[in-house]
Parts: sequence; C-alpha cells; structure tokens
Amino acid sequence: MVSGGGTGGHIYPALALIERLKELEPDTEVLYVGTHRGLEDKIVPAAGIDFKTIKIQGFKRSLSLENFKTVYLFLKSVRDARKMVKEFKPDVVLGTGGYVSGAVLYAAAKLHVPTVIHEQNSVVGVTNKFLSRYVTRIGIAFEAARSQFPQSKVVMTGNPRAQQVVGNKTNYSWTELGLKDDKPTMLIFGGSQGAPKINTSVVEAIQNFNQRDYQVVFATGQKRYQQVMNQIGDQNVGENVVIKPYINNMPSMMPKVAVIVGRAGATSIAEITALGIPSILIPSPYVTADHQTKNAQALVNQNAAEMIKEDDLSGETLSQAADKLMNDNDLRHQMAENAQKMGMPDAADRLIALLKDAKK
Ligand SMILES: CC(=O)N[C@H]1[C@@H](OP(=O)(O)OP(=O)(O)OC[C@H]2O[C@@H](n3ccc(=O)[nH]c3=O)[C@H](O)[C@@H]2O)O[C@H](CO)[C@@H](O)[C@@H]1O
Repeated sequence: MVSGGGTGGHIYPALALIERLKELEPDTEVLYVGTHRGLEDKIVPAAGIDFKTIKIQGFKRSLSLENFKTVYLFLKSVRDARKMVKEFKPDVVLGTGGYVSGAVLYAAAKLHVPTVIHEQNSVVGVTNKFLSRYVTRIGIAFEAARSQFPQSKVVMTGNPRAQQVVGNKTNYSWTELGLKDDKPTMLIFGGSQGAPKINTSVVEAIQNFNQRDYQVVFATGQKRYQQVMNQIGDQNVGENVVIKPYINNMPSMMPKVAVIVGRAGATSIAEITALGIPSILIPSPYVTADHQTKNAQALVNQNAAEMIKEDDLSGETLSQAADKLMNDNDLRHQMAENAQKMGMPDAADRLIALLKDAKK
C-alpha cells in the first residue's frame, strides 16, 4: 500500500517506486491511497494504479479553532484508513509525505503492519516528523534530514524519481511540440503547480526569447495557464517558444533538455542531478524553513546550478541568466557533469531494499 499526496513532489516519487517494483516483481499488488483534492486524484489513476481516497485536511502550524475540526477529521480518516489496511492486507505500507500519508501510515503502524516513510527534502515535513515515531524504517534523500529523525531507522535511499528519469528509454523528439531537434532547448516550470512570479517573468522575457537561437518550452501550471495567456495577449510568441499548461511526460522529455529553469523542490532536484542537467533555480520563499534555498544552494556550491532569488527575478534577470547558459556549450557541459555527480540513479532499488528490510 502506498500513500502520499497534495503536490507532485510527493506523488511522483511514489509512482516511480511502483513502476520499478512492478518491473522487478510483476505480481506485486499495489493500492494507492490519496485524497480527492490533491493532484494524485488525476495523476495516479492516469498511471493505471488502483486508487482509493479518504477525506483529510491539513494541520495549521499555529493552534486555532479550525484545528479541532482538523483533529476530528484526522481521527476520522485514521478510521477510514484502518478499514482499507484491514481489507487490502498489505505486506508493507509506504508513505511519501502529505497529510493523507499521516492517517494511512499511522493506522497501519497501529495495526502492526511494517511501515516505511520517504522524505524527499532536507528539512523534514510535518507529516513525516509526526510519523517518524511510529514507522519501521525511514528513507531520506538529503543527508541533512538524518538528524531530524530517530537515527537508527534512517537509510539514505535518494529519490526514486531519479532512477525513473535515468531509466527512460523513449527517444523523445521536440517535433512533437513543433520544435526542432537540432537546437538546444530550455524547459521552464515552477514546480508541479506553476509559480506566479516565474510565470510573469517569462511573459516579460518572451520578446527576448523569440529572437534567440535556442528554443523554450514553458509549463505554466495547470491552473495558471489562462492567466498567462491573458498576460501575453496578442503578442507574438515566436516559433521557438511553446507554452503548455502542464507536461505529462517529463521522464521522456527531460533527457533532451539543455537547461532547466524552475523552483528547487526536492523531486525536481533529484531529476536534475540524476540526469545531469544545468539549471537556473528560483527557490520558493513560501516553503517550510526556506528549504528550497537550501536545496538550490547545495547545487550552486558544486557549480552545478545558478540561483536567482525570487526578489531579484524579472524578465531581464531571467533573460540574462538564460543567455549565459544557453549560449555557452562548455559551461553547460561542465555544469551538467557537476550536477550528475550529485545524482542517485539507483534510488528506487535502494527504497525497494528498505521496504523488504522493514518486512523482515
Ligand atoms: C510549494 C511546495 O510546497 N513545494 C514543495 C513540493 O514541490 P512540488 O510539488 O512543486 O515538487 P517538486 O519540484 O519537488 O517536483 C515537481 C514534480 O512535478 C513534475 N512536473 C512539473 C511540472 C509539469 O508540468 N509536469 C511535471 O511532471 C516534475 O518533473 C517533478 O517531478 O514538494 C517538494 C517535495 O517533494 C518540496 O521540496 C517542495 O518545496
């Protein structure tokens, strides 16, 4: 049984793990438990995985009246999760973060089913912190997370999404988007949901991009597409720029990308390092303990990425940073090598070993 939800950063590692597990042991039965409200509601069924939902609401960091309702809902979802665990009878339960995994893993642990959580970030999330007391084993992707957990349970696994993107065998062609295969291509996206400041800056930079010799693919985030199109209005976007709400086939597209521009969410970083892609990172300042800046800084320290603080981001600074990398093959090559050294291309296998270990 697998649970994780809310944003792509929690869901894709789980899906990558399931894909690898089914490749190695095709008879494995998997049930994914998420919520209706999270991105998992779309992504998981589309991947052909059995999917059930429970109702849950996030805890507020400060105490408020709302919290009583949340505690009530949490206990109710634990009861729902208990029923699912008893019915499905999993050998092991994996949680990849997000509130829903709190209820599912807590219920499983109380029923003495072996449990494993996976933490993608260097700063541990609220749900995983809460669960760490109850679970059997903990997989991490950043060394910095180790000291925030009961250390005897912790194993460095990396992020399974890394192995998935490295193992992808599709020979993707940019012609699918009406672009050319012989031009370097820059991919821009603000995490799994898009980021308003990045989107505005790309709109400002479009007149520069469409005069360049490189190509640009820009994913706005599903819910932000219309707003971006309104901002662009009747401007000419140019033949070398493609704008999409969301990209569904990242693992096949990413190996062909010359430079990634985006947030510094942990799963994006796992992909960037596993594939060795130079990047321009604009960490989200709105996340717990500013962890995206820490993620980005780790790459900058190894000369694997450039960082622009959100406050300094504009069409102009974005264009300058893009030109610097896109017009310099040697620099890109060096950054790519440095990034790849930080990757963990066997992360799914490591996490599978941890699941088996928890079952013993
Ligand atoms: C705002 C917020 O809370 N962000 C957190 C969230 O980020 P978020 O959900 O944005 O996750 P990441 O940046 O880590 O990963 C985004 C994932 O979505 C995929 N993708 C993105 C755009 C697209 O069009 N198509 C697509 O498939 C990327 O390839 C990647 O696999 O979870 C991460 C944990 O894992 C955290 O580190 C981030 O701080």
